[in-house]
Amino acid sequence: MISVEEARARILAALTATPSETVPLPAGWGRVLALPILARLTQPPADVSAMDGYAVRAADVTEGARLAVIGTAPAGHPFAGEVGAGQAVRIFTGGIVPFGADAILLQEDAEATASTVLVKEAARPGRWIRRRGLDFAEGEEVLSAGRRLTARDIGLAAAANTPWLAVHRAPRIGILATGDEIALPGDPIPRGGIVSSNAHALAALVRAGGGDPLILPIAPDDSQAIAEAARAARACDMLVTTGGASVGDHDLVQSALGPEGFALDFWKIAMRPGKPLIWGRLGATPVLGLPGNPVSALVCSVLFLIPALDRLSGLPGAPPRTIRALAGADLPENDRRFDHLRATLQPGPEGIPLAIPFPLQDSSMMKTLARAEALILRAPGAPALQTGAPVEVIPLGDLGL
Ligand SMILES: Nc1nc2c(c(=O)[nH]1)N[C@H]1C(S)=C(S)[C@@H](COP(=O)(O)OP(=O)(O)OC[C@H]3O[C@@H](n4cnc5c(N)ncnc54)[C@H](O)[C@@H]3O)O[C@H]1N2
Ligand code: MOO
Repeated sequence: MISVEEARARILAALTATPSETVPLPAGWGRVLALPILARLTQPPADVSAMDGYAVRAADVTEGARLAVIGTAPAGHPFAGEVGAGQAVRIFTGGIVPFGADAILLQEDAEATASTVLVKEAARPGRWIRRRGLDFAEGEEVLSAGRRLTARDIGLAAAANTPWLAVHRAPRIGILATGDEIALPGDPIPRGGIVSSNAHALAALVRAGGGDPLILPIAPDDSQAIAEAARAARACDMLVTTGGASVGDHDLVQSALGPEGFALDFWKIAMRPGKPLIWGRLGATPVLGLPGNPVSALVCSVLFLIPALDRLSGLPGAPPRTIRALAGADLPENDRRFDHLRATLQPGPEGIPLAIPFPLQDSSMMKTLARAEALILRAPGAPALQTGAPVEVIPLGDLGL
């Protein structure tokens, strides 16, 4: 058995980013930039007003002064002339500050007549003027390659006049559930069978991680069928299987893929739940063989599949973020497998959350997985802890799961 850290390192080391493709701006959300975005213009393009009011010479704007209004400068319609001594130009937010003016008099600080304006409050030079290039300058790198694009980044790219983005293709992930006993939701369930929850949970998780899931038909516990289904996934950036990872006579993933050219890197991690995880390669396609128990499959996905998706998407791939919490119950000494306890979070003392583990941690229990808000981390050999002791937890809400 290898450690969680080593397993993640080996998975990440075997993966490279998908090639880049060019997409229109709205399709770039959540993708990772393959090329930096350089501003194609300066923003703002000139000195502009930040307020509705009057473009003035600050020296003229003393309380009680009256200025002649000689024109208007709405946004998009610059005033062609120059503001001279004792003069003002009616201006609106975003309007270009006319030549000669060095401040904006707020309209709330002025009283207008048909052709003049009375100053009610003095102005300072530069007041309410957004300088040319305040936001960014032409040629400046506004977004770096390797960044996962947020809605705000899309806005910035648009402002920089970039209609297209070079982003890494969303990794295509084949999902293969195996087992004689499982049926897709809504299909007839064989005697003694169960519904396959893993494929759909994994597809949703792949989406949350920026990937493009492809749910393959369920393969029965039959080497031929598993091999055939896996062949269909060769065009994917990664194949994820669930079930058949353990040591039982019907746990066939490794033996079925062997004749197809499967090269195993490692099998079995010192962790709970999820010990019998398989990692290897089928030709060029990396294969992550998750255990069949639904909680094991999902916990392994948090620890390994999400970082793998990050790596395929163009990011380095990192362990899930952890936060400090306080044990919400006494915790026994841990054995040599890294444990991940499903827990709820409650507000605790001094803003530190209380992580309350579910009393039953069986790896088949979906309800507690769905209700869990965090996984309490228990390192191999961790000593017993009393309620209130500090613990590290992975908050699940962060991951969009
Ligand atoms: N003698 C041993 N038995 C087991 C060991 C072991 O070390 N020695 N490990 C246990 C652990 S830990 C795990 S985890 C499981 C993993 O088993 P497999 O990956 O081979 O999974 P299966 O046996 O196919 O199924 C396990 C369990 O999960 C259910 N399942 C399977 N697929 C799905 C699905 N798509 N959706 C929902 N549930 C699914 C399946 O019905 C089984 O109940 O092995 C232990 N055994
Ligand atoms: O590794 Mo298993 O996931 O404990 O049930």
